[in-house]
Amino acid sequence: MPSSFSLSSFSLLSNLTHHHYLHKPTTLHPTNPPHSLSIKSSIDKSSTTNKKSNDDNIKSSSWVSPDWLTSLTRSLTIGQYDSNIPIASAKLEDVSDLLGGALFLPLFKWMNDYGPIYRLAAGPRNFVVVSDPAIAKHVLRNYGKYAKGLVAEVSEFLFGSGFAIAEGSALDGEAQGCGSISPQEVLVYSPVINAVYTALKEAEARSTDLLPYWKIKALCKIIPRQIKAEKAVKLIRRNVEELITKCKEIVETEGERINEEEYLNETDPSILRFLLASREEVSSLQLRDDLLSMLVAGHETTGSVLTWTLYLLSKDPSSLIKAQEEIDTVLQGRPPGYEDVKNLKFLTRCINESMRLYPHPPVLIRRAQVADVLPGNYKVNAGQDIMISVYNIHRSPQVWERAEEFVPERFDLEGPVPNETNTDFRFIPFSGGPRKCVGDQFALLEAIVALAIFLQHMNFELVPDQNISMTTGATIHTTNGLYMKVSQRHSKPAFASTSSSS
Ligand code: HEM
Repeated sequence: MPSSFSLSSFSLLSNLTHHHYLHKPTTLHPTNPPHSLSIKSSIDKSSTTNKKSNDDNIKSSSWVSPDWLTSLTRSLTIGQYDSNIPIASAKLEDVSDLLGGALFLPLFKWMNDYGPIYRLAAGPRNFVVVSDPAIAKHVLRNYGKYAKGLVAEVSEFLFGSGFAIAEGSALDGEAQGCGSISPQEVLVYSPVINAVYTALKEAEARSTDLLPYWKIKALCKIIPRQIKAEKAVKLIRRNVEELITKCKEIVETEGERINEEEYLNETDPSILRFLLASREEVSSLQLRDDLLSMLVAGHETTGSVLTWTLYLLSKDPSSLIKAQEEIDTVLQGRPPGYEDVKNLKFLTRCINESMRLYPHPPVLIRRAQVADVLPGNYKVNAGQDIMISVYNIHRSPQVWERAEEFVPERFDLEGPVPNETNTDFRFIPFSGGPRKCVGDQFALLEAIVALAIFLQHMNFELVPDQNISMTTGATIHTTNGLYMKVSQRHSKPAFASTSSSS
């Protein structure tokens, strides 16, 4: 009988498979712009959709931005900010069904109302929300002028001094990112994942809290939400510490065989730091936090990508058949090897397109360190918090044709794998600039291999009548799970006659 399962479990599959098939990350194609894309930027004022003016009426209240707060922001900002950034009035109906925490959804609605840049009062803070590739490029590329800011503030309790949120030059003068995490169903299997999810939800909640009461340590000891978060972080840290202890044992027994010179020349700085720390006890806390950054940033992101890619394929049978036929042709029934990955072109495009529609995380956060003028002549003051809505950029009809549709072929199969450079920041699933994801190539390889193995061996269909809604915990995930009926598939003979119940 076909069995139901939740796709979030794919994070497990992705983590299991990469050990066997992946060797070294690489760029699979040269970089040229995809052929069929069009762009209109906010720099071109004639093409913007700033449909509402700053004088719009504000009618109802919201947890994100109550009327009085929006009004206050508006009055405080008169003369302080360049008036050509419209102020969004956040209304209760925009967010009332989203209290689970999918702030990126109303951000999309407000983009349609106010255009590719607007100001939003969120709790005591105000954000400039950016949905324009040219402005995103400016902010992300100018790391230094723009730092992590709020992200570092609200997730310090989890990441400690790990490089994912460290300001400055944690990775050899390179920068940082926020990485991600999420699921729900995997939680059943892993209390650690559950704890990470709790902690990331907490970080997200902190970013929209009206009062940052969690800065007062005594309050954290008595407020249930904080007690839960603290418990979660303790569990995560204990697990990472145990992992480090185990690794140290391995290094101590095997370490003698490692040629230090070779490692100094070839090894990633973070691994080097790990090896050095394990031998010299340099800083076990720093090590723990760095490792935690890597694990948190890399785990659930790929799992979420696989979840949404399978969801999209389940709703587009012709793309699914095309992907399975490609897998059969390229792999001829065997497991994928490194060389096969570059021939799985359509499958790769399905993943790219899935990351366009469901980017993880959907929003990137930065804080202006100095006053600046954004492309389009929008002035921002030092200290200004900025949200770059990747979700908005990826779904904007001003940026993409048939923006809301799943069209893997929009990225030329014979062209380069799309990235921020060859799309001029229209496609930024791994961010861009100095703090871009450090695991991007690895993550793509991991996703391709995991998906190829799954599609090679399994057929699946959506369980009908599900209410599939989105929420966030850094990545986009489903509120109530996403259920599929799966059945064994035999890659040969032909696809159509191969399905049988498992
Ligand atoms: C499909 C999977 C993944 C996605 C969508 C993703 C996405 C991202 C994004 C958007 C950022 C930048 C955030 C920002 O600019 O604020 C980031 C940063 C980061 N990612 Fe990933 N990531 C993925 C997989 C991975 C993996 C597998 C690893 C590690 C093995 C990883 C490690 C990191 C780290 C360490 C950072 C912080 C970099 C820094 O601060 O300089 N990511 N990721």
